[in-house]
Amino acid sequence: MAKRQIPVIVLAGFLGSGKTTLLNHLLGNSGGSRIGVVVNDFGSIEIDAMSVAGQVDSMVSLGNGCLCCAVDTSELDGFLERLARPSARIDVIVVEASGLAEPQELVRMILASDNRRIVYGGLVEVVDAAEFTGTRARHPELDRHLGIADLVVLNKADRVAEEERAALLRTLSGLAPGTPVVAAEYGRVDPELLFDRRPREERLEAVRQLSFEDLCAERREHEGHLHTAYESVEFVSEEPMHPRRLMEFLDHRPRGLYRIKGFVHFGIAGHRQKFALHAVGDFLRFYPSAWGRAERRLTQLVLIGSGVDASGLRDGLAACRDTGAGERADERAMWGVLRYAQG
Ligand SMILES: Nc1nc2c(ncn2[C@@H]2O[C@H](COP(=O)(O)OP(=O)(O)OP(=O)(O)O)[C@@H](O)[C@H]2O)c(=O)[nH]1
Repeated sequence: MAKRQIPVIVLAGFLGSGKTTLLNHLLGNSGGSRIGVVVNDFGSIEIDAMSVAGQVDSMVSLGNGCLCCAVDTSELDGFLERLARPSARIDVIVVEASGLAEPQELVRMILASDNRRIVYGGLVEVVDAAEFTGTRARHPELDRHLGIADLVVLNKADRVAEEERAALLRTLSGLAPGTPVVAAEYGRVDPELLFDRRPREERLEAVRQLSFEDLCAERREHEGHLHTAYESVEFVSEEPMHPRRLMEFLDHRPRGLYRIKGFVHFGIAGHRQKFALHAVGDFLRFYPSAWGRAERRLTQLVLIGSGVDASGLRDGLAACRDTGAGERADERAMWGVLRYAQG
């Protein structure tokens, strides 16, 4: 009897569009389906992996660098193999791409896998309703990503007015003809929409179209890949951060610094929770939650931007540490942070 194959779904979308949020929604609403996850962080600190850990049946993390540019696909193959082994009892695998990945490359890698237990299950492209128009103007290649998607999620629908949402839905439907486009808030889509999808043959054809030579040339040059224009800066501190200094840093972040994500530790009585920090374009939020029992109180941030001064950013953050020198941070210093806190 032929064994049922496990669909591998690629979850893509530009930096900060809401891929991890959508993935967490799926994990919390899978209706009993067991989901295996592959996460590909752009930076070497695995913020995405840390953001989904604890809720997932089985997860592997491919850190540091864009999976789409791996010349050697054996690492991904190895991970898929692990997740697809019968003892893992996984029903569906989701590969969360980095926000700068080329989904086409990922899809091709999955199609090229000779693992008989898996089958490509489609590409879900997440779009940030508030940022899409600006991002598309800077990166016209996003149109190409939408063109090969099997499901487009217009996320952050809460951040735009109704007319704008309708206009965006029309634009997306034009860019992804024949592909379902759904609006969502916080990635809350019906999991059935993803799990029961089968990629249409003509989209697979569009992905396969490039010849092997094209592919090699493309890889050598990285031409046109989103991530070539971006760099990531990592910052880790054991010392707590000074809230007022950090807010000053964030308020004056350079324009090219599009994305910040990670966790902040403030050493102020009453505010020693773990503050997840997310910046996407002009958007900035802190999300306080409890630290895990064995978790170290650390500040760990990844900053991703284009044309940014990496060492300047690192120095700027280092100067935000509360080392005991200068003005002491007290309760009032938290006010600026709390203005941006949610949940
Ligand atoms: N207002 C609003 N915020 C959202 C929504 N979905 C996600 N966010 C927020 O957007 C930020 C980025 O979300 P993530 O899920 O981390 O985005 P991502 O695509 O995984 O980010 P990268 O992996 O860096 O590309 C977080 O602060 C989320 O809470 C939404 O529908 N509405």
